[in-house]
Amino acid sequence: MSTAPTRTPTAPADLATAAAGAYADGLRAWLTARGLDPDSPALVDTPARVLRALTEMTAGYDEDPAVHLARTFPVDHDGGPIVVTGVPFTALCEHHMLPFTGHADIAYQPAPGAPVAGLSKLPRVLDVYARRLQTQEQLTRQVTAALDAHLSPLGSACIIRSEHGCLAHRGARKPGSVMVTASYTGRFQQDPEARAELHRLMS
Ligand SMILES: Nc1nc2c(ncn2[C@@H]2O[C@H](COP(=O)(O)OP(=O)(O)OP(=O)(O)O)[C@@H](O)[C@H]2O)c(=O)[nH]1
Ligand SMILES: [Zn+2]
Repeated sequence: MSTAPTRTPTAPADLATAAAGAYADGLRAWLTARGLDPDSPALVDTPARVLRALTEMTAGYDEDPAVHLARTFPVDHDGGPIVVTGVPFTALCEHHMLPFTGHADIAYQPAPGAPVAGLSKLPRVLDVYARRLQTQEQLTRQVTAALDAHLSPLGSACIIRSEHGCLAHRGARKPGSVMVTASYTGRFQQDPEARAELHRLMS
């Protein structure tokens, strides 16, 4: 799978303008149908606020992971796995547009002597994809696909644990349930011992 395409940037200013129009009208209509007064002092700014929040939480569509992973450094290393654990994120599920929140463990194994990415770039790549409408499976896979596409490592891995608002607070209403997804490529996919070593490093 290739990395998901980054869409043509939609300037936040354009969305802010739209917030004064049809999209906000839709939210006002929903508030009215719910029996609320959209012109009350408490709610009059709410439609625009909701749209600003959604725009902010989907800003990853305007970002390209290649930009972050283009910056590499010559580092004296022996070619072992490079791991960052417990990286927090929040995404919106594409089914309900409710947040799912959790942590990712991200790893890649550069070829011996190959340039490496800066530490901060792994969380940045996670956020490029987390700040979109997502499923957890897709988010997990997009992180490893981006590392593979832009760093050409011997293997990459991403393990995500998160709680989904749509499962916790509505519908089945199961707060505390944790979804776990994993994506392995290269040697971490092919070699059980390499994967076991990775899990030891992550624990
Ligand atoms: N596999 C997967 N499912 C997700 C994710 N986020 C939300 N979902 C699920 O998406 C499904 C949507 O199911 P639908 O039956 O179309 O929607 P719904 O009637 O709101 O479903 P309930 O949540 O069961 O009330 C639900 O089962 C959610 O739990 C995700 O990241 N991955
Ligand atoms: Zn959902």
